[in-house]
Amino acid sequence: MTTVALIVAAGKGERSGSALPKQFAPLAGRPMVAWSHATLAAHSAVDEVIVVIGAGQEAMLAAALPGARHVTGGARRQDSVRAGLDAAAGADRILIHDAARPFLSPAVIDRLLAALDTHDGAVPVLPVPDTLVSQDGTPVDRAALRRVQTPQAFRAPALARAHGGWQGGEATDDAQMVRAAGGSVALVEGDTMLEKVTYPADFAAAEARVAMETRSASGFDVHRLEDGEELWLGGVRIPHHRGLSGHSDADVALHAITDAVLGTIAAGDIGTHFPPSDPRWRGAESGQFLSHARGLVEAKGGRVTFVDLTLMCEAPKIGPHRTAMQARIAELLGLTTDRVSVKATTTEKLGFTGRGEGIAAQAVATVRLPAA
Ligand SMILES: Nc1ccn([C@@H]2O[C@H](COP(=O)(O)OP(=O)(O)OP(=O)(O)O)[C@@H](O)[C@H]2O)c(=O)n1
Ligand SMILES: C[C@](O)(CO)[C@H](O)COP(=O)(O)O
Repeated sequence: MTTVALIVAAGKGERSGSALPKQFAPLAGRPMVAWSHATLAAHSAVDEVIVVIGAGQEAMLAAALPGARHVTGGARRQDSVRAGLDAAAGADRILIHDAARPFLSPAVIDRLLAALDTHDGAVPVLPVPDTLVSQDGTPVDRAALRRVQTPQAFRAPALARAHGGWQGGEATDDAQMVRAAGGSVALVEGDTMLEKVTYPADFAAAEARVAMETRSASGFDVHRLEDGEELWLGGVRIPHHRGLSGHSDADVALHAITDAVLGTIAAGDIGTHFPPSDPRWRGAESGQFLSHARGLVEAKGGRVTFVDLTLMCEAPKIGPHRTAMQARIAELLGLTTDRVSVKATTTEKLGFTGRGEGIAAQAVATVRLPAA
């Protein structure tokens, strides 16, 4: 029994007001179409996923889902489904899903496929919670109505017959075509997570449905103070008679923050990404290390929300430079300055920092990430 999932993603998303067609727009940091693609591709009963895109949307799909199998759709949703069906020839069961419904659960797929044991098709539905009236204000019995979602599951021969023999005009879903061709379609329990993203406000509502987790991690670094070096701390050049030495600009503060940010996603440390053996990083401005770490968090749909830095040194005094450091770190992380804490302490003349041999920095970074 071969089961192919079609994701129809060939629309223009005109009602969404999104700059990109909505199916490729980021939702919690991930292109919308990638959310349901991941669920379908991971489902044990689904053998293949084919994405139906619009002509000219190839580059957007490649960026969203590198290597995903795709075909080109048509002007109407049913034309896009038809193109997908041609590509899925030979399948026994077909699932048809809107890319515009990102949050698909495996449980819905299970319910739909189970219903195909006894029916030609199956659709997920939800009751209507609001009072309904017609245009003239006449009440409509909501108890008799259901809202229809996707995916919709079909026995492939029944679906092919329905599309082939369809005489009607625009069909808003495939189940109505199968019913018109005499097929039986089961209604299974839908899912409020499956709401379609159609209008601008739906993006915010969808983002709010993504479960987020908060993570914190620490970073620590030390560099030696030497004559003849510039002193960079927190991305700010500080006038001092000595500076920190290292392979890069030796900004111990940005290095500690970078390690803290990398720690929140268990992505190793600064040396993993920028090895001291690599000549490209000789004298490098450390802001780029922090920007890279921020980018890795954002690629996972997360964002850095707070940073707390403590510098340990006898001199220079950090107080006069605190505001400038806060501003630069905030800029690098895309934060407001009230989300960047810069503190300093001496070590009471004890140890290497107390003797002025070096500066140590310790940082804690907090991020918000979509929960796995
Ligand atoms: N010619 C079309 C039209 C729509 N769709 C897909 O069908 C799903 C449901 O359509 P809808 O939400 O109406 O999307 P759009 O047609 O893109 O939206 P709009 O009408 O606002 O342009 C979406 O995943 C959309 O990409 C499609 O594959 N081919
Ligand atoms: C298929 C569908 O998602 C079922 O509710 C819906 O009809 C498609 O939306 P459209 O706006 O009519 O394309």
